[in-house]
Amino acid sequence: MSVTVEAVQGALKSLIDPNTKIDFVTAKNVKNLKVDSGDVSMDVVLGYPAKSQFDTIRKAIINSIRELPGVKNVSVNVSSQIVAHAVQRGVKLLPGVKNIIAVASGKGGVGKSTTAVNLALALAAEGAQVGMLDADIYGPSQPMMLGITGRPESIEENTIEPMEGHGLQASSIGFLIEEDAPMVWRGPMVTSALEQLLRQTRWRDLDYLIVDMPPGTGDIQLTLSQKVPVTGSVIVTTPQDIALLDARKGLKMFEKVGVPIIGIIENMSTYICPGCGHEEHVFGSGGGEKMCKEYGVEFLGALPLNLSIREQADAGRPTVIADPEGAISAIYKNIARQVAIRVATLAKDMSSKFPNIVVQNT
Ligand SMILES: Nc1ncnc2c1ncn2[C@@H]1O[C@H](COP(=O)(O)OP(=O)(O)OP(=O)(O)O)[C@@H](O)[C@H]1O
Repeated sequence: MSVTVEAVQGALKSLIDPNTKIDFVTAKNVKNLKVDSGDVSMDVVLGYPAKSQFDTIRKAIINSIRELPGVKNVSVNVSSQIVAHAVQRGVKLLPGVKNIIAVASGKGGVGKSTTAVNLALALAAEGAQVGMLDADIYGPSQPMMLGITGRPESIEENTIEPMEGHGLQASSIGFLIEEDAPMVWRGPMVTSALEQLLRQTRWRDLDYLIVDMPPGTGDIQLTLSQKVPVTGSVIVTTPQDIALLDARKGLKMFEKVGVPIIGIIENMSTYICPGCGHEEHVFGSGGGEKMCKEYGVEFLGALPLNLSIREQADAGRPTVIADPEGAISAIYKNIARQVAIRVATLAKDMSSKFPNIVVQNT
């Protein structure tokens, strides 16, 4: 007796993707399934980047199909395809950018920029095309952390080319405003300068554009979160930040403008003694998780306060690049995977599927 398509689908249905926690059939990952006198072949297309896991997933599928009676050869090709997801009503997607993820914080200095760059690099390490827009007016630090120097090129009038660092495309508010420009002047011009930077950078085929937002929840941040086509937001906090309610303001801001909150990251959560390795919850433990439960949002993970995170970022080689196999990189990569998986479950962008309707008065 040779195997049937239904039998293969049945086996795939009982195989749970450890990342999404749903089976590959329900997740609509299986394409081109062919069953021909005992030979089975298929493509498995994941909605999130997972280059490091392709082989494990492929083997798990092959092993489960091989157990079916009548199966001879099994060929499984695993890949990722990231699609564009819906953004706020009335805001248009950017050309060359599928998904924008805003990384925000309730106040400055919580490690938002450092977390954003490591997340971007972790997504890129898994095979995604990733860009970084440095919108942090108070201290544009992405060029430094990505080891980028110089000015962007302008090949076409009114546009700039993204600069490149560690495989990321990057553009920074630092290219537009002088470092010593007074804050009063920065405030009013900032949203228009940022929009310009976002729209006039010629992003090339990005799966994700990470926006390192200005810290805080004032007018600039609110206007930005209304005008930038954001797929979802990630909020970086510290335990003190949670205690001071700053992080909660960040949550409310995105809720107000209809941007889904992907989750919260607690930074500088614990201190690990470099001498003995003892981990200390200097500012108390569990605050981030508790807040997430209270507000019904995802707790994405916690990073320790660690000297190497700062040193590596300052040296232009953030942790995910400087120590890709280390324990801290594993935390960033795990968080990045969760972000990508959450994005993959959000509503898809359908605007490109509809024709433009023009009403003519004849
Ligand atoms: N987990 C960490 N352990 C140790 N140092 C960290 C950690 N995260 C960030 N830092 C350091 O803390 C400082 C502030 O971080 P960062 O610039 O990323 O914060 P930010 O929230 O973006 O600040 P701002 O919004 O004011 O620009 C930097 O020197 C950075 O290297």
